[in-house]
Amino acid sequence: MKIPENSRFLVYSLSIFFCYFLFGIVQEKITRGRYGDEPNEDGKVGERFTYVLALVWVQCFCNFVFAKGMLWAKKAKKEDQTHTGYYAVCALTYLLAMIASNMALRWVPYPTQVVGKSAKPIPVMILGVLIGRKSYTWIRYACVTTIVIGVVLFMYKESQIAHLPKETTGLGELLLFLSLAMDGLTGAVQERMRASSAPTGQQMMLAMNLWSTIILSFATVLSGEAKEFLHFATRHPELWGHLAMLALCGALGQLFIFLMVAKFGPLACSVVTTTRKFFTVLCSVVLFGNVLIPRQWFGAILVFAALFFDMFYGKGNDKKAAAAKKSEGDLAEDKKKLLS
Ligand SMILES: Nc1ncnc2c1ncn2[C@@H]1O[C@H](COP(=O)(O)OP(=O)(O)O)[C@@H](O)[C@H]1O
Repeated sequence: MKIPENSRFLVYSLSIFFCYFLFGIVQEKITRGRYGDEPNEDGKVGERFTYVLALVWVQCFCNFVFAKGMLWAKKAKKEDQTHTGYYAVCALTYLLAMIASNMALRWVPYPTQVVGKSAKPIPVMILGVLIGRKSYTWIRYACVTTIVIGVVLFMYKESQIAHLPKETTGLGELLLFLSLAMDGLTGAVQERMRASSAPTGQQMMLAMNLWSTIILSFATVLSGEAKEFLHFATRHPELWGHLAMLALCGALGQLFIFLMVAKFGPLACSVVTTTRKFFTVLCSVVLFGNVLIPRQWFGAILVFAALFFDMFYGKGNDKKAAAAKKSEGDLAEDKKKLLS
C-alpha cells in the first residue's frame, strides 16, 4: 500500500517525538541518577554514571544490530551503492557534533545548550547549499530562519541563566558552534548521498552506525573508558536494564530519523527535531498551567506561522529552485559545448 507523502511525514514526525520523549526520560535516569547505596564524597548516596563515550558506543552498536535485523527481515530493493567515504565522514561529523555538545555542558548551562542547538536547521541549510549542492527558495530560507528565531525566543530562560556563575571563557559557546558546524556537515554529506545513490533509511542507519561503532571502539578502549564502564556495570547490574530501554527507544527513534532523512532530507529532519523540543516545552506549559511571558507568546506564534506557511508554500518551490538551478547548469554546459 502506498502511503501519501503528507501522512508519511506526519507518522515519521510523531514517531520521532514519541521515541525521543521516552529516550530523554531514560537518558536522564542514567546520567543524572545514582547507582548503589554507598555513601559518596559529596555526602550523597550512590555513584553517578559518567561514561559518555561508552554510552554512545552502546547506542551505536545497538542501532547497528537493529538496522541489520530490519534489513534481514525485509531486504532493500537495491544494494546500497553509496561511497564508503561518505559514510565514514558522516559518522565522524555526527559523533563530533554529539561529543562537542556534551562537552559544552561543562562550560554552559543545560538551557543554553538546548537553545544553542535549536539553531541546527541554519547550518544544515547553509552547508546543504554550499557543500551538499542543494538549492532552496527564499520562502524556505525565510520560514526555516523564522522557526529557529521563534524556538529560541520561546525556549530562552533568563532566570535560569542569571543564577549561574559568570565565568565566560567562551569555550562552551565555541564548542556549541563547533557542534552546529558538524551537524551542518553531517546534513550536507547526507544530501550528497541522497543525490548520488539514494540509500534507504535502513541502509543509511546500518552503515553510519557501523562506522560510528568502529570509531568509538578505538576511542573508548584507548581512553580506558571501556574498562571503567564494564567495572561500573558489574558493580551495578541494574544499569543493563536501563541501557536496554535506552537502546530500544534510541534505535526506534533513529530509524524514523533516517527514514525522514532519506525521504525528506536532513533539513526537514532538523526542523522536526528542533520543533520537537519546542512542542515538549509547550506541552509541559499546557499540562502544568505555567504562564507564558509575551516574548514566549511571540516566539510560539512565529513557529506556528512559519510551519504553516512552509507547509503550503515551501515544498513545491524547492523543486522549482532545483529545476532553475539545473537549467542554469544545462545552459552553461550548452554554452561550453558551443564555444569548444
Ligand atoms: N541528520 C541526522 N543524521 C543522523 N542522526 C541524526 C540526524 N539528526 C538527528 N540525528 C540523531 O537524532 C538525535 C536527536 O537529535 P536532536 O533532537 O536534534 O538532538 P541534538 O540537539 O542532540 O542534536 C541526535 O542525537 C542524533 O543521534
